Amino acid sequence: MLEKFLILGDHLRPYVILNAAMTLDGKIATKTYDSKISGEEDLIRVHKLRKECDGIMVGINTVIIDDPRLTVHKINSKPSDNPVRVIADSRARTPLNARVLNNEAPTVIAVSEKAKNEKVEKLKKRAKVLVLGKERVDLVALMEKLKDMGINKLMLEGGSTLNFSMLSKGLVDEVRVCVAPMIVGGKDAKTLVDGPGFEKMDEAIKLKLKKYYTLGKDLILEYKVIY
Ligand SMILES: NC(=O)c1ccc[n+]([C@@H]2O[C@H](COP(=O)([O-])OP(=O)(O)OC[C@H]3O[C@@H](n4cnc5c(N)ncnc54)[C@H](O)[C@@H]3O)[C@@H](O)[C@H]2O)c1
Ligand SMILES: Nc1nc(=O)c(N)c(NC[C@H](O)[C@H](O)[C@H](O)COP(=O)(O)O)[nH]1
Repeated sequence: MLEKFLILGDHLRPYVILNAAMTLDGKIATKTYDSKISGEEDLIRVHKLRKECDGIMVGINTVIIDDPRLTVHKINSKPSDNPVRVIADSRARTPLNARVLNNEAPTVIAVSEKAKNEKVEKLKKRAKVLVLGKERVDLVALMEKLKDMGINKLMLEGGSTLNFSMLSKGLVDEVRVCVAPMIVGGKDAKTLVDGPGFEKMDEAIKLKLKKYYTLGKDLILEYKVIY
């Protein structure tokens, strides 16, 4: 942790890396929410990245649909390698039996003022709950809190809605995508970035390609975000 702190210096928020796996047509899940996209080699890359990060964040829909552990479990690791798990969960919908609430790693659940107090109290027994924002989680405030907690490098693992919010608020520094050689189509399938989107190409988030390589059948693309 100290080493990462020294490298990343004194930002007001963590350094954020958005990582995802998508099909060639940009889908991160099918219309029925199937999302087995990465090949085994890519999953190893993902777990190495998880190990390098102090925190890992997902949106509540990803928790409800995939029930991920968000720990380092595909490579050799010890409990202290697990990043702090962070869930953006405006209405405190995290199921009490969700795997992100197990005791393998600490968990932060960010809720908004819309969250029911009764559920918040239950979640507090299993996680650190932060109330930030009126309707939705205030992501800028959340980033500041995470930084204060010593999270200097944060991996953003989706889904599409949270990816858009984080990108459009200028909170993402890098985008790393695994492009799998598959096409699934479907206007209702989840894409890498959904949300309301921008109206004009001028408004698009601009990226600079830094690295590309293949891992098994997959193509890995690594970009820096230019703000
Ligand atoms: N292939 C991949 O790499 C990958 C990675 C992660 C998720 N997924 C897939 O993505 C799908 C879920 O994506 P999604 O877009 O439905 O949901 P999501 O996981 O992005 O969660 C969105 C929810 O987060 C909550 N939230 C709280 N504050 C927010 C804010 N400020 N901005 C945005 N959201 C906020 C809201 O309740 C919102 O509905 C699943 O099917 C999952 O399998 C795929
Ligand atoms: N890189 C990547 N490739 C995929 O093919 C895929 N489906 C995900 N999805 C991310 C999501 O957060 C998943 O739910 C967890 O990657 C799986 O759960 P674990 O945390 O490992 O238990 N991510």
